[in-house]
Amino acid sequence: MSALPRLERPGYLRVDEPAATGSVAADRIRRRIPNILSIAGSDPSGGAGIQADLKSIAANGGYGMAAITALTAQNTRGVRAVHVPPVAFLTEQLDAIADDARVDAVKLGMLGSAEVVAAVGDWLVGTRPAVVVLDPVMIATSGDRLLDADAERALRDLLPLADLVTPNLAELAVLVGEPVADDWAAALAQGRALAAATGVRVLVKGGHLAGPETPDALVEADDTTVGFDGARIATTNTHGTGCSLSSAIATRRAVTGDWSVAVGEARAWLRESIAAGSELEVGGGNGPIHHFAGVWARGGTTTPPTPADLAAEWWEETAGIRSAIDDLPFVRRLADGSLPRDAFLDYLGQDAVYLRDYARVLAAASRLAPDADAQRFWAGSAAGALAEELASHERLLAGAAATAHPEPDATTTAYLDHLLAAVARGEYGVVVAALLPCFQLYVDLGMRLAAGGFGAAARRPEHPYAPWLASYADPGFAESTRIATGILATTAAAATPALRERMRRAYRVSAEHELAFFGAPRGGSAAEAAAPHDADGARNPATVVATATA
Ligand SMILES: Nc1ncnc2c1ncn2[C@@H]1O[C@H](COP(=O)(O)OP(=O)(O)OP(=O)(O)O)[C@@H](O)[C@H]1O
Ligand SMILES: Cc1ncc(COP(=O)(O)O)c(N)n1
Repeated sequence: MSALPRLERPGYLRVDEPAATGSVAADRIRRRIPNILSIAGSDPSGGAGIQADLKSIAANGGYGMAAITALTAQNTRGVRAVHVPPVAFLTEQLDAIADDARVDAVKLGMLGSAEVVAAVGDWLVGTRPAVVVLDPVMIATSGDRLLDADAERALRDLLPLADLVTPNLAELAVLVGEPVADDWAAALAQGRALAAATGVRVLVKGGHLAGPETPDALVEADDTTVGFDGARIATTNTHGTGCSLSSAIATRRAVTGDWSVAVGEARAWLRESIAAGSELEVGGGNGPIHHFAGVWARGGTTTPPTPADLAAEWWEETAGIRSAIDDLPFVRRLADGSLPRDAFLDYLGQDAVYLRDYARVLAAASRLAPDADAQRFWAGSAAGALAEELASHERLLAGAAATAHPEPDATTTAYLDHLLAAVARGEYGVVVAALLPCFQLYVDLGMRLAAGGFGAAARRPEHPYAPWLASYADPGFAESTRIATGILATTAAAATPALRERMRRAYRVSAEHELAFFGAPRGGSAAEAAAPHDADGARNPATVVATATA
């Protein structure tokens, strides 16, 4: 343990915001998440109704809200009972939502009774949501009726308040007053007739056609038609496909602003979810679709650590190394000004040699950077290392007997080889991780020296190494370190677990090299200034850590 007083973790290492780089995450934050309201019935088995709608809305990038029109007692095999609560309470639900939240799109599902249809119609007229998708639920896949005969008539009156209606073949037939179409051409003709008669666009759905194809078509009131083809997926998991598709379209329409793009995207998602439905083990009838199959496959189901967590965790892992650096005779004597001049100049000469290759590694980070902001930052840091820091070293060394560019000693060589090996492997994240301890440990030490954490001597202007001490407590260097830490943290958070582990190792090993670098024997006073090292003088960083922290 260090006997020296220690500052709290410095503020400049906190990563509360995404780094100032144009990341995918930042783009996502800027885009508005649409609020999608489902007005539909409840399916306690979770595959259809509002349960399906909320999953579908979430899977397609919306925030789901639901006002319940009716309760059903159903499972994958069929509907056992339907209960329609007092309609006044539905209106209470709808008003509660509209009084408080923006509604970007509405999806209408099972409405149950003529009174419910009328109440929903009144509410739509009063609130005028920007997007209304009406799935005219009348009969469940199982063949059970979900709407009484009066309500069918009332539903027809509701059509003009919708922007899109999505009937299946049986519902389309009811709406146009004809027999159910038995081929795609007849279905399309009915869809066109409905669109022309009501002025509402119609999605004609071929899910209930016989045969190997499941075509859908978006028919505008002016007869413009966009067709979507797709081979039938062999599955019995089709419970709730209509509910899920209509809420997905409402969501994608709110996101994209385009109906045919929305239908295309919703269908792509639906097909993936139908195909994965058999992964679920729910009931013995027509099972549900797997609403999150694609999301889970691409994003996983565990919550990865945040950038801020990672930055804090990795920094915390260097606590032992930092404490060992604080305890080094070199650092203590540097702080109190008693470090012999030749030891200081020797250190500075090695640091100058180090900086030249460090600048090459910074330039490599710029070359590998995935975005222009990061590219600029690393290039600027490379130029800064050469122009400012190296130049100041050379000024400090000028006039001294020491040479500005000595040969790198074993400790310096080991550290540089670690950095250059990261460049050779070519992984941006690993290069950045290897670079960071040099920023962070120097700023940390510089700030604590300047704050008097190692005694008052380091703060005095007459301190023999005052210019050097000042350069590491520089606010500009602290700011660069904050940005570099942000880049490290966001890169690590977005990395695969395996790459993140390689980054963590590179970071840790660089921190160990920092300790070895501070602890290396220096100048004529090597014996006094050196860190503890093993009998044969090897300065393997791990050995130094072990002995220095013992
Ligand atoms: N087996 C399948 N393979 C591929 N797509 C399908 C399949 N079954 C249905 N679909 C698609 O699912 C969507 C819903 O179509 P469908 O005609 O079944 O409507 P629906 O009857 O309202 O739905 P539900 O069966 O939930 O009542 C359409 O896009 C349709 O093409
Ligand atoms: C509450 C409710 N709403 C809609 C449907 C229709 O869905 P599907 O035709 O897929 O059974 C349903 N079964 N239950």
